[in-house]
Amino acid sequence: MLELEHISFEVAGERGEKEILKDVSFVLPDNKFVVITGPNGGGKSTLAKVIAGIETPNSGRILWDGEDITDLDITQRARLGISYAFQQPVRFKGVTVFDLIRLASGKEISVSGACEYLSEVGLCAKDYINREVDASLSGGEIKRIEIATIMARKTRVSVFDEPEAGIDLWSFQNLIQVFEKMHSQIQGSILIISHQERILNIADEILLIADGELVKHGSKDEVLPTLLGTANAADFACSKIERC
Ligand SMILES: Nc1ncnc2c1ncn2[C@@H]1O[C@H](COP(=O)(O)OP(=O)(O)OP(=O)(O)O)[C@@H](O)[C@H]1O
Repeated sequence: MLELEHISFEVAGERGEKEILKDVSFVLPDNKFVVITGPNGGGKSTLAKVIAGIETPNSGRILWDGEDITDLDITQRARLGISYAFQQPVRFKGVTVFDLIRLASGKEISVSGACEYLSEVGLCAKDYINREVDASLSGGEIKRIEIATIMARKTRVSVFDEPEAGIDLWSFQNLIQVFEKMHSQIQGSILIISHQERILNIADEILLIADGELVKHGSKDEVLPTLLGTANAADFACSKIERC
């Protein structure tokens, strides 16, 4: 179980300190599918980076099964079982897609085993397995490859920052199925940052972050109707939710 206690994060701005996260506390229970949503610039990615160990909070604690992991970096947290998929995935020149999936799985897997993960994310495996993870891959392709590596990792917490970004509409339904399958098959929690109603729809719980604050947290049935049915929801959602 992952717990965030009174997390605040500040950066130095032109007019003094800028508070990006303000006293955010919540519990991510085991085996839950949780979506963080909210307006642009609200602090969602920063929160995900704090969870992954890319950013260190100025105050507050992060607990992993009750143990304080606030000072652990991304590598140490990955070893504990926290995976993070970037909004803009990193490219690795000289490393093939197969290398990346094999490394992620943490064991010797066959090419056909690695190909299965690629097929899951809608890529024709034979076309990609030997390609380098470099700038020749499109934004959508690299995003799907990164999702495949997180699936191969099978960690206890998988954090995805806007996995739908750069994914075409045709593949989007497939992506939803990938997440539903991950949720049913892996013993772990999935934390997704998303503005997409169809991703919000498959969540167990939704967190609404706005202006650095956790404004709402509850089950999908509690939170989603209020997001979709109020003027506030329209304020934040229409820029990205597909039906708008
Ligand atoms: N290192 C930094 N220095 C200065 N400002 C930052 C830094 N990191 C984040 N910010 C600012 O903090 C705010 C929150 O950014 P963040 O990327 O967490 O928002 P977000 O909710 O993920 O937004 P989006 O939906 O647009 O992806 C933004 O105003 C951003 O410009």
